[in-house]
This record gives sequence, structure tokens and C-alpha cells, in this order.
Amino acid sequence: MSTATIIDGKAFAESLRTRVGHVAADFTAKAGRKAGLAVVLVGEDPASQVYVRNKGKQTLACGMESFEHKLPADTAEADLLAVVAQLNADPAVDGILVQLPLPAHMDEAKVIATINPDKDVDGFHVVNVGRLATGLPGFVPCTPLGCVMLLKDKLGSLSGLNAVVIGRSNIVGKPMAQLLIAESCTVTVAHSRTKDLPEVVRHADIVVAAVGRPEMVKGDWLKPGATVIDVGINRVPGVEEGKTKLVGDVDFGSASEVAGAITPVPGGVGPMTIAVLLRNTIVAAHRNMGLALDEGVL
Ligand SMILES: Nc1nc(=O)c2c([nH]1)NC[C@@H]1CN(c3ccc(C(=O)N[C@@H](CCC(=O)O)C(=O)O)cc3)C=[N+]21
Ligand SMILES: [Mg+2]
Repeated sequence: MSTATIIDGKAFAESLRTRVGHVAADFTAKAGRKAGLAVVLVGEDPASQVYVRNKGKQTLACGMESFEHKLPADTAEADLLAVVAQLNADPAVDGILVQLPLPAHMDEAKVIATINPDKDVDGFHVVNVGRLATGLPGFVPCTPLGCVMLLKDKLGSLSGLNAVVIGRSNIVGKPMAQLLIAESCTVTVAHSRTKDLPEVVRHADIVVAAVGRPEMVKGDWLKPGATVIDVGINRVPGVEEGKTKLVGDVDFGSASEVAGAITPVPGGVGPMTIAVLLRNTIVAAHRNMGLALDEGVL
């Protein structure tokens, strides 16, 4: 039987988007224009198209402008860089997101390096990575920031807690570790080469699973009462022939019998990622226009 509290990321994301909407209306009144988010999608990956469509819809629903740039999969890297440069120069664009992954013929690091760091609402530019690592104001990657928001909402102070992050990607694992360090957690970063992962996880008050392996983390790995944040979005064959279902990196069935609280997939971290993107965009709009904003209201 499931005994864990389910952390409702979908509901939290909705309330965050409502707060972003109020701040966005205030911005429009002060700036005389709406805040704008540009999303660049290269290629026709169906999952990416769904995400981009959802981002666009939610951007508009928050009272911000959405600019979508869809480029064919065989676009030359130079042409993508030119689009980014044009968005950097456009005063109607406060935030720029280039959907990843990019086609194999493109150098992702080079493309990200071209984005103006002050419009980099994904927080992927090395300048923002450095700002996060050194405690300067900048932009923090949306998924890990969303995870910390859920953790603080659930636990209050995270100070002194043992946190184990499984995964060391630039997008989730590494920035997640930085944020947890800033919250005064004792942080362990585990990954595919970690020896005896269950034994490492057993010490964690907080587990953040971001490895991309369906249902890898089992309930009997967990310290009873641990808070489990599942970042995984894995599409696997469903019970019905030909259908797929979405599962996380955590085996929800067994984990929810041991954890104190756990995020579901779907409806956990995923919706937070988009809500934080909108939050980062309205923050960028204020900063770049020199308008004051109490970021604590977000
Ligand atoms: N530059 C860049 N920034 C990103 O933030 C970025 C990206 N590239 N590339 C792709 C990934 C993926 N991503 C998700 C966003 C929302 C959900 C989401 O809302 N998921 C729903 C389910 C959606 C479904 O049913 O497929 C949920 O978990 O409840 C998932 C995944 C952002 N990404
Ligand atoms: Mg890894």
C-alpha cells in the first residue's frame, strides 16, 4: 500500500503560473509591452513538438508573447546562429530557449554560447553556470529550480539534510547539486559508475533521480520517510498492445511504500519545468528593462 504523500507538481506549477501571470500583467502596464519568450525548435521530433506547443500555450495564458521559430532538421548551424543573434538583438524578446537536443551536425555548446546570457532563461550558458556556482544572480536551469521549489514547499528548510542526486548532466544533475549545496544540504552526486548505488541512496533524506533509466530506483533502496523527486520522463511500452506510457526513473509502486513524499510521473517535475521557464522569462524581462521586481513573490 502506498503510504507516501504525493507531491502534486501539476498543482504547484499551476499556482506558480498564476503568480507569473500577475507579475506579467504588472510588467505589461509598466513597460508598455508584453514580456516575450522565443522558442527555437530544429527538426521534427514529435516529443519536442509537443513540449514546444505546450510552452507556447502556457506563455500566452500567462499574458506573455510567444515567438516560435521552427527550422528544418537539415538547417546549417550558421543559419541557427543567425536566428539566435537576431533574437538577441530583438527588444521584444526577453527570453530565448533553443530546444535540445539539436541535430547531430550541430555543436550544442557553440549554439548555447551564442545566446545572450541575460536572455538565457534555460540557464545553460556558461556565464549562468558560473553565476550559479559562485552564488551570483543569474538564470538557473528550470528543471532543478522546479525541484528545489517542490522540496522547500514540502520540507521547509533543507539545511543539513543528506541529498543524493543520481545523474550528472549539465541540464539537471550538476545544477541540482549546486542548488542543494546553496540550501546547505550535504550533497552526493551519483551516476552510472557509482559503486553500490542502493547503499549510497540508503543514506539520503532527499533523492533526486535524473538518470534516464525507467523505474531504476527501488523502494528497498530508500531510507524510510525520504523525500523522492523523480525527474525521469521515460516512454515505455504500455499494458495495451501498441500503446506507450510515461514512467519516471523511480519505481513508483515500491518507492511510494517507503518514501515520506514522492513526485509522480507524469504530474510531478515535468509541469514545474515549464512553469519555471515562464518564471525565468518574467524575471529576465524585468532585469533587462531595469524594472524592480521582488523575486520572492514568485
Ligand atoms: N532547451 C531546452 N529546455 C528544456 O527545458 C527542455 C529541452 N530543451 N528539451 C526537452 C526537455 C524536456 N522538457 C520537458 C518539459 C515539460 C515536460 C512535461 O510537462 N511533462 C509532463 C508530461 C508530458 C507528456 O505527457 O508527455 C509531466 O511530466 O507531467 C516534460 C519535459 C523540457 N526540456
Ligand atoms: Mg549519468
